[in-house]
Amino acid sequence: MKPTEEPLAEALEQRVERLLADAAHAGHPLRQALGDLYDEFRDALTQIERVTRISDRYQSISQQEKLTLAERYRKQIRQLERLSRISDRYQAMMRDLNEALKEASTKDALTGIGNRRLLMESLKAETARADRLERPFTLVMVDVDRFKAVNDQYGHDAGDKVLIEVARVIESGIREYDVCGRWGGEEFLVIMPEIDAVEAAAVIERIRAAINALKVLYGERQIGITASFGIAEHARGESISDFLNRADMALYAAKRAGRNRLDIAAA
Ligand SMILES: Nc1nc2c(ncn2[C@@H]2O[C@H](COP(=O)(O)OP(=O)(O)OP(=O)(O)O)[C@@H](O)[C@H]2O)c(=O)[nH]1
Repeated sequence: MKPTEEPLAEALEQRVERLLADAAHAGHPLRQALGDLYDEFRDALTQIERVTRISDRYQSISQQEKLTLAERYRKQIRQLERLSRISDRYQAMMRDLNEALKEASTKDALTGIGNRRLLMESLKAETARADRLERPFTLVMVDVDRFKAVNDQYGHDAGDKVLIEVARVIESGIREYDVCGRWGGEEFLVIMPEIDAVEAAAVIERIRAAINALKVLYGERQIGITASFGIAEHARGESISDFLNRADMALYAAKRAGRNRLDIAAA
């Protein structure tokens, strides 16, 4: 209803109400008809109002829902983007951390080659593999000769430098699938899958010669060193400790025989 019509409609409504309330018109046939019409009009209006209220509410709710959904959608997208950025950063951090942990747990801090843990893991895997596939597998124990004298003569730092250089020479002398690591102190281990003791001895002899030729620079000094090697070929079903013992016995034999040499353990 337009605003200008409102007073007219109200006036008509009041007139009708007055006529219906006037006792003078009681029993008049038109009064009954006007009353019925007026009731009909009120009912219709009530119905219209109810429908309008429902549709208004529906419209406002659906509009709000649309708005809220759009907003919520954009919000979710923004949140997901943030989450995925955080997750990417977190994953990269975890990767770096895992890498660093793995490095720290398997690498020797001084020389950067494998540590005892890596060697033990590799020994376990390779002995099991050699047994299963009946393949040759050779282990070499390396010990720097008279290393105590290096420390005593040049100092502990010089000794460390010698160990780093020896590790580098061993590592660059072995094959791609061999594993070398620091077993402890001035002792190293080389794990050589797929070759027998005689083939391994050829590789080790080159490494022995390279260490023998090495001059480790320490300040103005040049430190010459040698190393001894004990070689053992894995016997079927042999335990790791027996295998290590045989390599150690061969190393001991090389030391006793005068150092700067290699010895192959009896089968
Ligand atoms: N600089 C340095 N010295 C170490 C390290 N670990 C062990 N050593 C030293 O290595 C020396 C080992 O000496 P020994 O076991 O007596 O043997 P060696 O003097 O090498 O003599 P042979 O093995 O009989 O030829 C000791 O003096 C240890 O202190 C290390 O990480 N750095």
